Formats: sequence, C-alpha cells, structure tokens
Amino acid sequence: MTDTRPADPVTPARKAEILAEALPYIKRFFDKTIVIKYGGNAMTDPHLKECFAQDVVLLKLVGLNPVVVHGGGPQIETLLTRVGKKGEFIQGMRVTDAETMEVVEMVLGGQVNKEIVNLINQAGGKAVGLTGKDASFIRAKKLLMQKLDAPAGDLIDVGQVGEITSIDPSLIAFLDKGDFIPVIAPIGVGEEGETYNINADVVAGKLAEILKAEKLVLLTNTPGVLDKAGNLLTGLTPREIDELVADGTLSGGMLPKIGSALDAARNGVKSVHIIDGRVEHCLLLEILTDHGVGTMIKSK
Ligand SMILES: Nc1ncnc2c1ncn2[C@@H]1O[C@H](COP(=O)(O)OP(=O)(O)O)[C@@H](O)[C@H]1O
Ligand SMILES: CC(=O)N[C@@H](CCC(=O)OP(=O)(O)O)C(=O)O
Repeated sequence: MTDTRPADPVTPARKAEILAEALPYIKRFFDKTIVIKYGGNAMTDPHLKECFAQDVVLLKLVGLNPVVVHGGGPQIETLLTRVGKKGEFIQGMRVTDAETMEVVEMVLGGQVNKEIVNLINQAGGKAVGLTGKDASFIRAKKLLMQKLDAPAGDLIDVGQVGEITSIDPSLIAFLDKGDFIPVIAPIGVGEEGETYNINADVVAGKLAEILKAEKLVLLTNTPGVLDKAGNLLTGLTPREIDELVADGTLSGGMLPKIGSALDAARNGVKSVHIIDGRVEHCLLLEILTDHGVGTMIKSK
C-alpha cells in the first residue's frame, strides 16, 4: 500500500542534529532548579496543555529540576460567575472576601492543581500537587498594598490577599531529590492558620529566589512585555520598567508579574523571562535552544 502521509520536512539527520544542539543547555542546567510559572491565561488549549506537560517531563528526565507554580485567574472567574459573584482586581490583585477565598482555594488547590498534576503524570512524570498549606511551607500575612501614584503609606486593603513572610524550601528539595515534580498552587497560610490568596507570579518569583533557581520562566498569554504600539520588548532594565509603569504601558496582571520578575532578577535568579505560553513547546524553546522567546528581565 502507498504511504499517503505528507513527507516530514525535517529529515532524521536534522532531527538528530537538533537534539545534539540541546547538549550545551542540558549541561548548563543539569541539576539546576528552573521555576516555571504557568499562568491561567496560558492554560487554554488542550493540545498546548499536553505540550506543556511533555516539556516539563522532558526537562526533568534530562536532569533539570523543574518546579511548577500555577495560576488560574480565568478559572477562578468562571466559578465565581457560576456562584453569582463578580471578580474585582486592584493593581493586578483580586479583592478577596471570605466567600471568594473559598472559591479561590477550591479552584487553585483542587481543580487546576489536580489537572496539571494529572497532565504531567500522563506524560510520564511524577508530579506532586501542593498548596502553601502543605507542611505550612508558604507562610503569609495580610497584604496592605501601596496605591500607585499616591504618597507612600497610602495603602489599599484587598481582603484575604497574602504577602509572603517565608518559604521553607526543604519540602521542594525533598521532592526534587525523589524525582518528583512539585506543582504548587499559590495559597499561603497565616500564623493562626488563616488562608491567603497570593498572586501566582509573586509565589513563583519568591520561590525562585529561595530555591536559588537558575531560571524563572513566566508563561502568559502575550508574546512578552509589549510597548504602547504593541511591539515586543525583548529585554528590560529596572529603569525601563519604572518608565513603563509610570507611563501606564504596564497594567493589570502585568504589574505583579513584572514586579516579581524584577525582584527575582535582583535577588540572584540568573535569568528571568516572560514568555508566550500559547506557543507550542515554548519551554523547550526558551530553555534548551538559543531561540529565546519573549522578554528577558535584567537586574540592572
Ligand atoms: N505592556 C503590556 N504587555 C503585555 N501584556 C500586558 C501589558 N500591560 C498589561 N498587560 C496584560 O497583562 C496580561 C498578563 O497578565 P495576567 O492576565 O495576570 O496573565 P497570567 O494569567 O498569565 O498571569 C496580558 O494578557 C495583558 O492583558
Ligand atoms: C491575589 C490574586 O490576585 N491571586 C490570584 C491567584 C491566581 C493567579 O495569580 O492566577 P494567574 O496567574 O492566572 O493570573 C487570583 O485570585 O486570581
């Protein structure tokens, strides 16, 4: 019978060459921690989600230590709507009353966390899902947020939103050593056992810092940070970021993202990138090739 499948444009020899080209990157990142923030907006298409899970498993099997922190903003929004509530954000943070907190914990700690764990396990990995409540490894206190364009001390109360007070890295280190892949929902616990909703970018940035990660990769639903005309900014210094915040080019969810990315870069994470999670195998592209995608955040 004649094979009617279209000819593969990549020859086996080229495929072998492509694999060999990953060697310097595998050597460089071998046994190093890579924190990957999987934004709720990037988790849309089922095929892309499978690609993401495959990439994470591949990174683990070639000797890197991927740690996944996920968001779930749009997924929280869907359940809030179903229970008749409307979400509200101030400077990229969800205003979280007690009822909203229940929904947030259900969606992040349950639905989204288990979906990602399952996808990674289906792809051949050993993922373990956690929230900051497990072993109380992410401790938090109530966040009082500085209002932008207001005098210092002009604070906004956004309810049960948490500010991280400490992260205990030992649980993650233990999982890494056992070949497990940690998948973390951004929920923290207070001194009295209170539950806190923490922006996932903030958790990813702080965790990357505490784990002394080699890389922090934030997957979102834009090609990276864009200027006012919609052009991709491939690299940003702290001064350029300040200007973009001041002139309103950065808004909404990009505010906590860029703030966390910059803090991580300044506090020792060697490379920090905001990339388009809607690109197939974007993680492999970013980590194992020289075709860096998205925006690199520089420490100076
Ligand atoms: N200058 C900018 N460049 C790119 N995205 C921006 C910018 N300013 C605001 N944004 C918004 O930030 C969003 C990404 O943040 P967010 O919605 O929190 O996504 P995620 O779920 O990935 O964390 C983008 O979809 C875009 O709407
Ligand atoms: C305080 C706060 O805003 N928490 C976020 C946590 C989820 C998150 O950050 O999800 P994304 O990464 O998909 O945006 C929220 O409630 O939406």
